Order: sequence, then C-alpha cells, then structure tokens
Amino acid sequence: MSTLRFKALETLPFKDFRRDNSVEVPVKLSELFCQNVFSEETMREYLTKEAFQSIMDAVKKGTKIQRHIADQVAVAMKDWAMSKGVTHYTHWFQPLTGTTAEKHDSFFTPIEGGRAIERFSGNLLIQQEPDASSFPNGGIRNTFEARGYTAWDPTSPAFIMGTTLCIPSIFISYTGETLDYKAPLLRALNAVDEAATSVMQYFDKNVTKVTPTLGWEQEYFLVDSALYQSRPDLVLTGKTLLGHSPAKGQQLDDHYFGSIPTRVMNFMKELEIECMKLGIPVTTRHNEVAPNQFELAPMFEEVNVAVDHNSLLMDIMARVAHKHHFHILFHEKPFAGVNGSGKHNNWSLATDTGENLLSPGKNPKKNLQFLTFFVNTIKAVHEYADLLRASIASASNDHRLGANEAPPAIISVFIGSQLFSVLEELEKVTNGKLSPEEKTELKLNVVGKIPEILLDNTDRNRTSPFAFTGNKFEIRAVGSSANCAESMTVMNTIAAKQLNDFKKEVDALIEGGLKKDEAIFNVLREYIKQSKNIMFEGDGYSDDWAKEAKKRGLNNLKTTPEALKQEMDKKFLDLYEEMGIFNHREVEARNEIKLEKYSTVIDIEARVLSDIARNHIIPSALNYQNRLIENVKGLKDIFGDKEFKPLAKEQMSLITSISENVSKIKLGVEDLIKAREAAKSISDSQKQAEAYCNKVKPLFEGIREASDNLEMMVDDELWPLTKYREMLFTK
Ligand SMILES: NC(=O)CC[C@H](N)C(=O)O
Repeated sequence: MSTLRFKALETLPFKDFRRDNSVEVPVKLSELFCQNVFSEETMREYLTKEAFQSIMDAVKKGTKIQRHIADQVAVAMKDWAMSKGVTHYTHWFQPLTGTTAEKHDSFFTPIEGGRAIERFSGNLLIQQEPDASSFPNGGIRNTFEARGYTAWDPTSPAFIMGTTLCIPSIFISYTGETLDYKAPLLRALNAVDEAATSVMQYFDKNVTKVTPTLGWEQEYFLVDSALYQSRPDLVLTGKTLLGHSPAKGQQLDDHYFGSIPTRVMNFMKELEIECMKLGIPVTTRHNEVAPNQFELAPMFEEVNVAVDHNSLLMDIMARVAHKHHFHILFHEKPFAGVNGSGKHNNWSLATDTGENLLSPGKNPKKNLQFLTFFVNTIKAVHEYADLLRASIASASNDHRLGANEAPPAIISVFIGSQLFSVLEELEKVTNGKLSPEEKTELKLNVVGKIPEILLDNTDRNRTSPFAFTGNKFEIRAVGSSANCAESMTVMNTIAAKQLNDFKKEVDALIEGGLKKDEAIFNVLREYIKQSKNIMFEGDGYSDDWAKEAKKRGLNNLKTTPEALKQEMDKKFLDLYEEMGIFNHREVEARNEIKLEKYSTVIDIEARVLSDIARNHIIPSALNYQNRLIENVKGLKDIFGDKEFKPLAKEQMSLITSISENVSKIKLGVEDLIKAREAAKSISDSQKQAEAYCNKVKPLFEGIREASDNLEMMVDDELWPLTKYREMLFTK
C-alpha cells in the first residue's frame, strides 16, 4: 500500500480535532472593527492635535510629514502597540515576489548602566534599510550595491499582527527606482486624482479630490492539510499536475451558493474575526462553483487601502486555514476540469463630495457626468487593452483564462445591451453646435433615461474580462493569486491619461466657440466611434468571437510571454513616462522579472512532473503490472497453455496498456528533460519564456494523459497520489 496517500486518508475519518474547531463569534462584529489598527479614532486618542492634523493632511492632500511630527507619531504608535502586547515593529511591504515582506525589529533598546528601554523614533518610522538584496529587481540593483529602502506610507494605516506593529511601506532603490507594487500604484492614484478632479470642474466645482475605489472578490480552494501534504505537486507548485477527473465534479452545480460545510464555516468565522480586528471590512462569504472552492469579498475601499488589505488577507487566510487543518490554494487553476479562481477587481472613482462617478445621478447634468467617466473608461481600455492584458499575465493565470467562467485573453468591454443602445444614440449627435431641439431630445430621451436603464441592468456576462455592473467596472481577468496593485496601477494610469486627453479636447472645442455640454457631447461621440471595437456583448468563449476580434484588430495574447512582449511596446513605455509612473528602465526591469518568474514556474512544474511521473507513477504501475503477470502465470499453471488464454485475456490487455502508458511517460519525460535543458540555456529572457511556453509546457499534456490513464487501470490500493475526488470532496 502506498504510504503517503493512505496515511493522509487515515487521518481523515473525521477525527474530532478537524471538525470540532468551533469558533465563538461576538454578536456584533462591528465591535471588533479596527481593534488592531492605528485608525483615525485611535490616532485622535494618542496624537496631539498638530500631529493628528498633519497625518490627515498627508492622507488627504499628500503633504509631507515633518520630522518632529514623525517623532510624535512614532512614540504614539509604540505606546498604543505596547498597550496591546506588541514587542516588535516592521516596515510591511510588497516586493515583486508577489507576497508581502516583513523584517521585525524590537522596540527593546539597551541603554547605559546595564539597563534597557522600549524605544521607537520618527527616523525609524519614516525609513528603513532592510538588507533586501535578494528581492527581484530586474537588474536595477546589483548585489554589491544592494541598497534599497522602505519608506512609510501614511495613507494606509499601521496595524498589529500578533506581537508586531506593521507599518505599510513602499520599497525603492537608493537611486529612486521603484522595487515594489505599491510605489507605482500611489503614483497612478495621484495621476487619476488630478485628471479626474480637473474634469470634474465641468460638473461640480466643489470637488477637490477624486479617489479611485476597489472592491476585490477573493476566490480560493481549501484542501485538507494532510491530503495537501500528500501531493508533492500541490506542495511545490500550488497546483495538481496530474490527476484523473472524478466522475462527479461541478456538473450538478450543487456546490455553488450551497450550505457551507461546518469545518469551512469555522475557518470563515475565525478569518472574519481576524479581518475585523485588522479593519478589513469583509461582508460576503459563499461556496463557489467548483467543489471545495469558496469566495470572500469586502466592502469596497480606497484602492491603496484595498490593495494592502487584500495582501494582508491572503497572509491571514493561510494562517487561519492552517489552524483548521486546511491548506488554502490561491493558484488560479489548482484542479483541471473545474472552475479556476479569480480575483475580480471592481473599480470606480469617488469624489470628496461623496459621489460615485460611475453611477448616474438625479438630473441630466449628473448623467452627462456619468457618461463622461463611463465613455472615457471604455476609451482608455480600448487604447491600452494590451497593457491591461499584460498586467494580469502569469503562468498560473494562463491556465485559467478562457474557460469555466474566467474571461478569455482577448480584452473587451461588456456594458449590457441597453447602455450599448444609449451609446449608439450618442453616436448620432450632430457635429459642432447642437440645436435646442436636439439638446432637449438628448436630455429627455437619451441621457435622461440612463438611471431607469441601470435600475434594470441585470445583464451579466461571465465571459467578459471587463464588465460594467451598474455603478462600477469589474475587471474579471485578474487572477486569484495576483497582487491587485498591478492591474490597479494600469487601470488608474490609463484612466488618468484618457481623462487628461479628454480635458484637452473639450477645452479646445470650448475655446473654438462651443458651449461646455456641446463640447462634451462632441468629444464623447468621437470616443464612442473610436472605441466601438472593444465593446462586445456576446459569448467570449466562442470561436466566432476570436475571429471577429481579429477582424476588429483586437489582440488575442493567449500566453504570458506574448502578453509580456506586447508590454514593451513604445506606446506603453511612453505612457508610463508621460504619466510619471515608471521610467523605461523600471518597465524593462519589471518585464524582465515577470519573464524570469514565468520561466522559473514552468521549469519547476516540469521538474516536479518528471519526478512524480518517474518516481511515483511508473513504479506503482509496474507494481500492479507485476501482480497481473503473476495472475496470468498462475492461470497458466492451473489451466494449462490452451485453456488459460481466454481466461487471461483482459489481464493481458491491461498488461499491454500499462506498458504502453509507462513507455509514453518515460519517453515524454526524456523529451521534457531535453526541452527544459534547451530552454534553460537561453539567455534572452523573452526568448527563454517563449521556449518554456512553446517547447516545454506542451510536453506536460502527454505525460499527464498517460498517467491519468494509468490511474484508471491501477488498483486503487496501489495508487500513490491522493485522488481528485479525495481532495475535492473531503469536507
Ligand atoms: N461565478 C463566478 O463568477 C466564477 C468566476 C470564476 N471562478 C473565475 O475564475 O473568474
């Protein structure tokens, strides 16, 4: 009997400790909210008026915090944290590894006379120099000049994890290049604030700040931790590289929104308590479509805070899952044949006067305002679709895109048939000045109808990568393991650029003698015409769409290397430079990091697959084959040469099939090793990633197929790998 799988399964017959991890939840979760956050309320309590005001100004207006104020804030943070049992602090940041990073330092400071005190200063709060030479930097820093530093981001509140005070920070090199996800995001948020605030002057002069908002939806799988440990592919790559589909998967749709299993519920409850304490406003939990797949979503928040909260959440989820003897899978496609996991990013723009700019208002003016931001967003996606595609590209997301309710790689915008008709009406607006009749017609029958239309906007299209959902756009293409900062940086940068262009064009028409509204209608009309190609209402999976998209000139960048190649287009490099997000070197470095990561991920998968196929699958198959051979020999002994043949027919055929599949695996692995070696020796990162994508990865399929065939032949008792049905249906 193969040991690991069966030992893991033996722990299951639902030992009490796995089930009885019940969690007490207070009746009012709100009472826990922000308990471990240096929130506005806590700051009011711990800071002087001057220091409090200074932080608020930094958050709202981006003003600098003076050194003496930082000292006060540091002491206040330390006092607050120590009152909660905290001993250490860390700059908490998001390097380009895709996970979060922290290096803890103690408040403990020895002083003269053999004594010691707890100390924290403004200098330490503002800036730290972690010896961070091992983080990906795409050649920006060499190890011999490995200086990078982390700098406090006061726009995201500090929080406590365990006994550590975590200070959200950005990570940059000494020469000023960004080395993390957050620094460029903050730049993009700033750019869209300026651009949108300036456009808002047409509609409401009271608006002085526009803040983009993000509501992410986190999908994930839970697998029993013992079963997880028994699958080397899950442990090393986050996904199963082998495994026959179980007879029952998600065909009956009986998991989606079904009653949540008790053990999972306990995990969710504990997770929600932790989220509440950390100020992550989670509100929604449910079973997702695939067996053992779930989702969690919070209220939307300002993008910067929402991004931090998602990164923090992923960390906490893994810890809490562990306590409940689960392992959490964030991989976009851990199991073939069932739904993968996304992290849909719901994006909108909010003003400091309390308006959502992607929500129509009570009067025609407000609706024109809505249309302005709506059409500009579509135009931005039209202009920069490939950049958006690149921002969601990863080896793991490649497995997910294009099937099972995840969008295809072709970027398009879905707005629903009714809004589509409104845009078609607007396309007919007269060029230049509008007659009073046309103005009234537009006001009453086109723009004026929008709120009604949206009330009934029930259209949903799960095959769309970018869908309007009534008062926000949902970027459905983002993968579950991604840091949302990357797509949010692109989204806000392209929106900013588009709104800047819009402002210039409208101003030029106004200067040419048109009234403001006329100018806006004129520019929007042109934008609708120019962006029509990106709008698509149909089935994103159909072959017809792929053909139609090609005709429309939309790219279908199916793989990460293709998407990343496009990212280096001069148009995008110039955009980043113009908007002050990245210089060319930074884009190149990031592109390089992503390519290297892609190649490394495929390389690891190839090695793990070769190992499992050769060292686990083939020996088990041969073991079973030997039993069959014994059986055939036995039959021959008993029945003699003539009679045994018909009796041993099925066994003989199985023996042959096993040999055929074993030989397929063996040859497949040999080819894979050769292809890997060839890819590994390529020095150009783009070419190397292409080799891994086109030469290495395709070899996985044959090996998997042969192994999955064997899984159906070999005695279950001898099969070494925990099966899909065991991982997906253990609750
Ligand atoms: N119901 C859903 O929205 C499923 C979404 C799907 N899991 C994805 O990969 O995006």
